[in-house]
Amino acid sequence: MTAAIEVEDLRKQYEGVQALDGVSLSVPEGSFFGLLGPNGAGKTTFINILVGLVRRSGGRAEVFGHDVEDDYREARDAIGLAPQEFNVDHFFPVREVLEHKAGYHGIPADEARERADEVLKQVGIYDKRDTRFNWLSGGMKRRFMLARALITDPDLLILDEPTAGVDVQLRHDLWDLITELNESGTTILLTTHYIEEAERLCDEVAILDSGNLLTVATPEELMDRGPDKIRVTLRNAPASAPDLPALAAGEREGRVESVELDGDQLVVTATQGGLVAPDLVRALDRAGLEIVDFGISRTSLEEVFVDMTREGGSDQQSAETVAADGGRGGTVGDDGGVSE
Ligand SMILES: Nc1ncnc2c1ncn2[C@@H]1O[C@H](COP(=O)(O)OP(=O)(O)OP(=O)(O)O)[C@@H](O)[C@H]1O
Repeated sequence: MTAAIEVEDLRKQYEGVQALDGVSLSVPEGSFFGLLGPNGAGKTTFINILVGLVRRSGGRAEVFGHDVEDDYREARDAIGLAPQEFNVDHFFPVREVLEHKAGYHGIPADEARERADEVLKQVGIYDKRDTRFNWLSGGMKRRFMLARALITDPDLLILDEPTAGVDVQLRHDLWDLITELNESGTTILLTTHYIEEAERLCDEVAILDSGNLLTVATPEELMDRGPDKIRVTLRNAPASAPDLPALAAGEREGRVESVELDGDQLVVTATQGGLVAPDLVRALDRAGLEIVDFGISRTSLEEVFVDMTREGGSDQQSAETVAADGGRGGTVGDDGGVSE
């Protein structure tokens, strides 16, 4: 099966900044794929290359088998993009903005009107169809961005921080809508700073840092890499952490990182804590210690993410470099962006 996105050794160099430094990855058709990374990691650059707003410096990038530059039209028509920035024409009613967008992608006028109404209903702002974008509330603007991305009924929906700054209720509405789209076959590429959002929604996530791909894995696999905490409350806890020989195997395998006593609570830090728990219960039983309460808290994806990206410091590339490129010479794309 052709991948929805296939990139190989993808590179982008802005003046003095290596925004993407040889990224290779494949996003399977139909998946819900998260692209995570700290500020400045290269996520938006990656997306902008796919939609033709930024010209790659090297490597290969294909969308459903179409090269994003050589077969720009085919690749671009397959993508619906909801960008981070509100780059919307402020002077027209939002339904007209959608009709223009549909027209740009070759959808005939009568069909465009129908489609515009449909997507406005889908995102829940049909009653605002004659309102200008500027007059929408922040949450409605986010909904509109999604409607605009959906106007062409895309096979690949790219969402660059779709829930930035929206309230909890709307965030949940957007999740439901995006999940439904994915279940009906649309491939989703999501960037988000809400790691918990990626943990909940994505089948797979890629972690980028300073233009480099650190890993691609399922959220489950990533969480397995971080240490879990097993907390056992003991009756008549000893004064110091007990010696538990039955845990020695876990310690030898490097699975158990530490065993500490905190008041009447024994805290065992271990990777894949669920596998260590039976040994721990046996060890406590042998030591004659009675368990009052027992719980395992898994590392969150957020903790693993912070740990993996802590050293990189993606924003090391200076703000001045960006400012220096403020002119962004090039041709204006249909999303109001610029190709370089
Ligand atoms: N037009 C440009 N000219 C020069 N440098 C740029 C330009 N656009 C982005 N950069 C730099 O490239 C790097 C990657 O930026 P990019 O916007 O792709 O990161 P990001 O992961 O999307 O960040 P964020 O999470 O903050 O949106 C950063 O160091 C950024 O300053």
